[in-house]
Amino acid sequence: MIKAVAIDVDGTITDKRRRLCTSSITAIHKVEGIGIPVIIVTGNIMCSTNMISILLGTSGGFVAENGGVIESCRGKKILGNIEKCQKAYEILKSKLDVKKVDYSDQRFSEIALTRDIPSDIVKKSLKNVDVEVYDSKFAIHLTDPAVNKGSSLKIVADDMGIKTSEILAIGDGENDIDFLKVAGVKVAVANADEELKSIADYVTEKSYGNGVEEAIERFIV
Ligand SMILES: O=C(O)COP(=O)(O)O
Ligand SMILES: [Mg+2]
Repeated sequence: MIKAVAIDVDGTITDKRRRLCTSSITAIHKVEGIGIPVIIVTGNIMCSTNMISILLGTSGGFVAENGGVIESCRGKKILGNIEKCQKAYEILKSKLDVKKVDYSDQRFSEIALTRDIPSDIVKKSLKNVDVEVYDSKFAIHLTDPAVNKGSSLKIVADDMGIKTSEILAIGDGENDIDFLKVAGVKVAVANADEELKSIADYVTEKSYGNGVEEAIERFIV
């Protein structure tokens, strides 16, 4: 039985231009309306994630910065080690002309870069460095390998008193693989990366927010 819905932001409830889809707003309101908490699980910074949660009216807390920061019913926690990411960034900067995305000073646990440099070149340059690199299709994230969206969703679920196997998870990118893997029902929207689709229980026909609405109608309401 589904006791919570964990949902990614960019490319899932937003379209490819990061505009929030009205269909996902309606779907999230429906889920919350029948008493099932929605948990936002994103690579965005904490204050943006907090605002997204408030504007959407979600009640399940959140996972931000790809698992580096969480807010559950027990408060906010920084779980990722930014020093590791800073070291990786210094190494990268000595090799490539990389740029940080806006509001980088507000990231507590990871470093996010613009996608000017292809992510496969970034990943190759950091092959032997203790850092996890995700290309969310909106930014390239240098994160602490000890945390990810899945490990941090488990902490939020534990704090809520539910099992991750009782969660419906919906995502689009490679940084969603870890939280879909721990969820009971794994959904990839139609525009998702092939690797995410390959581990999903269900791939929606529709893209972005319309895919979220489709998944909610199929598995929840
Ligand atoms: O912050 C990003 O790069 C993308 O965010 P997402 O994890 O919600 O897709
Ligand atoms: Mg995404």
